[in-house]
Amino acid sequence: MNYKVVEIFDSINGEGPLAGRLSTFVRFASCNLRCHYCDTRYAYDHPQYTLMSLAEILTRIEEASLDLVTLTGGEPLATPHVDVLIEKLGEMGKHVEIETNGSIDIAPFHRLAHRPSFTLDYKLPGSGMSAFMKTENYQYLKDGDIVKFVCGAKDDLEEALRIIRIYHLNEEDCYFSAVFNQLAPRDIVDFLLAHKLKAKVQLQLHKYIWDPMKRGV
Ligand SMILES: C[S@@+](CC[C@H](N)C(=O)[O-])C[C@H]1O[C@@H](n2cnc3c(N)ncnc32)[C@H](O)[C@@H]1O
Ligand SMILES: Nc1nc2[nH]cc(C(=O)O)c2c(=O)[nH]1
Ligand code: SF4
Ligand SMILES: [Mg+2]
Repeated sequence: MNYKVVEIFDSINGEGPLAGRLSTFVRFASCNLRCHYCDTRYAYDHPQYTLMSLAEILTRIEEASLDLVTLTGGEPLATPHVDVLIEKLGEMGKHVEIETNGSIDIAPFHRLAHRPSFTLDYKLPGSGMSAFMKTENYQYLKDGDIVKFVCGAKDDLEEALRIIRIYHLNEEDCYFSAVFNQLAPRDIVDFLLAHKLKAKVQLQLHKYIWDPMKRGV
């Protein structure tokens, strides 16, 4: 059982409910979507990856001695045997967090003995990928999971609000992020104020700490 791993690195989590916390990141190759704004094309566009066994990944994570592990990509839930890795990490006492694009059924992962937490994207019109969203996933959301809306323009903000309303999403578990260098974070704040929304603004911390193009941070 081998996994296509583009990079493994230790950093602070720049996004999501655990932003600011140290985590070991595992970035898998390949993605089933092609978001217009994607900042991680190197994970699926002629990707350079290492084939790693389960044992090799676990050893690398164990060596880091961090309690949090973030599985990302590419699309981690499209990675063969990722469920096996999630269970093993759970057995090791790790908190596993999944960054997923919203197009993959999370039910099989929700039912694992060691259920991970999910940052579930809803891909807005600016991404070009809205048609692939599986909104059935919302029935499986639990405490600690969030829905993330990456907004590239004011139309995206309006659409995010519409989605929150029609699927009765808990506002406090919804994060609004800006497509980096495209939508001003201030516009998100103004939007939240205008609608008195309890959603949270989310900036990608690592892009402020390091060069925004830098990989492996
Ligand atoms: C690179 S994706 C990998 C995980 C998964 N494929 C997904 O889309 O959730 C990780 C996160 O980065 C976000 N992201 C990608 N490009 C971005 C950009 N240019 N600005 C802000 N966020 C971005 C995605 O929306 C997603 O929430
Ligand atoms: N520091 C850091 N935090 C992150 N949180 C989610 C990331 C991702 O690319 O999925 C990411 C990333 O690439 N770097
Ligand atoms: S789903 Fe995630 S990795 Fe795939 S293209 Fe969109 S942002 Fe990039
Ligand atoms: Mg990233």
